[in-house]
Amino acid sequence: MPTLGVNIDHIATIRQARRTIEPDPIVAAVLAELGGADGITAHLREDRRHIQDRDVRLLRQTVRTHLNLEMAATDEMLAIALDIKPDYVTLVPEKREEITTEGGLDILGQIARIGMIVDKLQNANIPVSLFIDAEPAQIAAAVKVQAKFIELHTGKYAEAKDETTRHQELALLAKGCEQAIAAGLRVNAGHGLTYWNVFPVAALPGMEELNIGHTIISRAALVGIERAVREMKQAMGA
Ligand SMILES: CC(=O)[C@@H](O)[C@H](O)COP(=O)(O)O
Ligand SMILES: NCC(=O)COP(=O)(O)O
Repeated sequence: MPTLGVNIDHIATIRQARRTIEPDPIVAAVLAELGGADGITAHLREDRRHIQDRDVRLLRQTVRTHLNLEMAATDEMLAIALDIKPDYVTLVPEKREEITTEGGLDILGQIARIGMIVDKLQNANIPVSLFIDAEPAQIAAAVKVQAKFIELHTGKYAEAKDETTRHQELALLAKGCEQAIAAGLRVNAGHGLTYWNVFPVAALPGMEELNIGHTIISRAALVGIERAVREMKQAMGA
């Protein structure tokens, strides 16, 4: 069974809705670890819509498992990662106007830049994972730039509208996983995974870590609401 990296971005999304101090993703990370998270994932987006620089700095000091920093392949992010030294970095594509990450990284389309960033991070002992679609050419490009890991983008699988498409997408993930492992890469996966669709991906041979966020934070909000209301009644003196 793969390990679970809990992505805490959307705790920060709730905080940023009011630009206040709660809920704090640092506290969420501690609680996630108490719940059994094997790692903590945070995506420092260029537009800082959820996770902030302060969060990443504090997570580096407080995370007891491992910290996976997701970031765009930019000079600004490279400098931050070299300074903070997460346990590993996942390079992801970013578009300012997107609601969430829409596809995998096009390594082939920017091989010199990705290669340079992988080299600089790995020379500083920070292993790099590349968030890509399960496409043979992108997997080969990940090998070429000597990344240690790939993270297979499970968005298309998660969003499949019918069982046939879901099976096709799962088969592509399985093939990609096999190709990558045969080429010496370590394989993670994530994006859009839920309590209902995670099992077949977790069962793929050789899968090392699943990075999961939105569905866990969504569930946490719902399973916590009764207690939160009870505590407010107590605070009111009821
Ligand atoms: C790359 C990735 O899949 C995660 O970063 C996830 O998308 C959470 O961040 P967003 O919801 O901001 O895309
Ligand atoms: N890289 C995927 C990730 O960190 C979590 O994605 P999601 O579960 O929030 O869609």
